[in-house]
Amino acid sequence: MNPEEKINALRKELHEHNYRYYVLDSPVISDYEFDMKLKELQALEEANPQFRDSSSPTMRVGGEVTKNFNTVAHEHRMYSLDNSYSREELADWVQRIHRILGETRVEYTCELKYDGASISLTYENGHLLQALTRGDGFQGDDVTTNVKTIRSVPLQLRGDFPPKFEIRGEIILPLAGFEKMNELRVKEGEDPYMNPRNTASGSLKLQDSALVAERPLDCLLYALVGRDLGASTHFELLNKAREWGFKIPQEAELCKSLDEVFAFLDHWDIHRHELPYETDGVVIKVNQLQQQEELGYTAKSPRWAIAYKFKTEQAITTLEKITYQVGRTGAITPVANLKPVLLAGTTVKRASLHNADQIAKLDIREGDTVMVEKGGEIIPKIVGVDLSKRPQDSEPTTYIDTCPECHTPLERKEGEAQHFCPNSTGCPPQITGRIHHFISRKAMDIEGLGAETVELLFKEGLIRNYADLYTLTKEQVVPLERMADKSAENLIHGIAESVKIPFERVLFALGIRYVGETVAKVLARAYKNIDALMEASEESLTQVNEIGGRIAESVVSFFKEEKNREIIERLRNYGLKFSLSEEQLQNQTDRLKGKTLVVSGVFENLERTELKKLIEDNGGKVSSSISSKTSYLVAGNNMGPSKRTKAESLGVPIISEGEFMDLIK
Ligand SMILES: NC(=O)c1ccc[n+]([C@@H]2O[C@H](COP(=O)([O-])OP(=O)(O)OC[C@H]3O[C@@H](n4cnc5c(N)ncnc54)[C@H](O)[C@@H]3O)[C@@H](O)[C@H]2O)c1
Ligand SMILES: [Zn+2]
Repeated sequence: MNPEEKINALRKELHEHNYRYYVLDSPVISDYEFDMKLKELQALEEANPQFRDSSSPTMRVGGEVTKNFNTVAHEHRMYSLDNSYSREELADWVQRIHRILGETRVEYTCELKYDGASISLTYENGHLLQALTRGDGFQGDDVTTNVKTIRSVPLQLRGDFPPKFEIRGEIILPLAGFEKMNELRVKEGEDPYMNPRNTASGSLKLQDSALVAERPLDCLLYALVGRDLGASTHFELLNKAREWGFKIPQEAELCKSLDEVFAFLDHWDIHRHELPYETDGVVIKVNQLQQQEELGYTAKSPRWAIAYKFKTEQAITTLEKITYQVGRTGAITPVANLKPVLLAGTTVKRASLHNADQIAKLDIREGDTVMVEKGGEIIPKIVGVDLSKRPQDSEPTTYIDTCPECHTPLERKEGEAQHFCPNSTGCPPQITGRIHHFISRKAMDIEGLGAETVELLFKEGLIRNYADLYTLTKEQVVPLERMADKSAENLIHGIAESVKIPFERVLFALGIRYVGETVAKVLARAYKNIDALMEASEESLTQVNEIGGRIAESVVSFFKEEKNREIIERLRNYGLKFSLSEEQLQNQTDRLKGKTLVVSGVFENLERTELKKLIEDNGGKVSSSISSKTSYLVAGNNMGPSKRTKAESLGVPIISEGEFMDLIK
């Protein structure tokens, strides 16, 4: 490849990783690998300035705005940070600073680098006005309603605060909360979340703020932006913000020299494992605001700050055996069973191998000496093989071609990384996985029935699918291992009670691929009963707000299966709810049928989510962007000026909250 081709290839690759990381919250390479590729691209671009391009990943913040929220322009741009991995790089940075500032005294604030999702909060007269994600740095998603559910974000400030300012920080998920969430997920037969960072960022983008409120998110703040904030250094500003009621971590320290900065790094490289949340490094900032201003910004980062990243911890051990797991949806995950080794404070016995390609790429074999790394993921991964230690008789790994549980030949769909066992109705872990999901807390929430009992009931041949639960009798259950009279009674009672669960949760419980809690709600509201939904075509499904092609296809194919229809019929006969209740229906009309509405700004009487719910309850569709297809723009206070201009130019009627209420009366 010549330099131009190489540059283009790297840009394409990095754009893709950015998309996976920021938009899908599901990266496929480690941060270190990403940073190294970015540095490689940077060096190539510097050596070949003729190929400069302002949309290169080196020139812009990696995020994007999503389509699910109102897009709002940042009053002050949100930047990224330059990265460094060594003390030499830090010393170079200090030299560059002095080249601009001259031989003057420079002090630094050192803070931990919190690993979560960037947020910018605007306060006016002490009230939280708006919370925006970083987005692409110029504009972000308005996630105010979601952020308001985080208890450490003050809604009303104390003391002597400026009339208007922005404060920036990171929404994070503390480790204890993250582990609790995952325990629950695993218990309910779901795959655990990958790491706290992606989960925090994903939580922030949920459409339903009631779900956000259930997540133990926290918000740590680290920067004030605005005019006349009443201090001349960054460190003083942090202290002030603390007095106004913000959660500013106490670890921040003022350092008078580079040596003091190094001491801070030494300390936290060891003690970071004792923190209640994850940190992947330290951020070093020039303390004097005057000096910050003089230093200014590059295309994507401030010159006055730099991140120092801790090395991810690695350990070397032997891969004893590769085994394969089958998930609820039939997805196969290869697992490396390791000789136990100590890594970042915990003993590691297993590592994820992701999929067949990953194994082939690293040519990983049983008996190999491998390097494992813990980079935020709960399950560590194998990042390299020491070929010099490979045993003489080593054999290349042949990926399984039949299911380890039911021996059905595996399938792999075009463009998918994972192999699947297609035997969804006969493969034991898929069957029990679906039952686990069915009984889980957010689905049918069946009291007295746990994962172990499900396994037992299945093993004893008492249940083959979730409908069988409703035919169980106490007499059948009592003889089971560790089942007392009382617990058998509770179990049967719990199952009988579950018929009261509302339609949208029954729909979620069915375990249709891609139909999570939120999607189930949307579908229930749109189709009102299962019969209408069963008859829906892919085309009609994609007309529903928030339902994309992938979901539509999955819903249609689920209901096409004769076996699934039979099970639904049975469940219906047992009395489960397959339509919205009278009360739910009463609140629903067709007054906005066929209409698409865009909601923007802050409203007097309704929260934005309530307004959206009213639109949907009345048969309308909520969209986030204005087009010629928009029927109305419902405008509140502080609506973005670009939305108004666009609506006016397209002739879209702009209505107030009151006028909207008249529409649905
Ligand atoms: N693995 C992948 O595929 C992939 C893809 C894209 C990006 N990434 C990773 O994401 C990172 C780049 O993301 P980025 O642009 O958000 O930069 P960054 O995370 O390296 O640094 C900038 C961010 O740090 C945060 N931050 C945390 N604590 C801070 C503090 N005390 N002061 C100031 N800021 C603080 C802020 O949110 C800020 O936006 C890199 O580490 C990169 O490896 C990985
Ligand atoms: Zn199988």
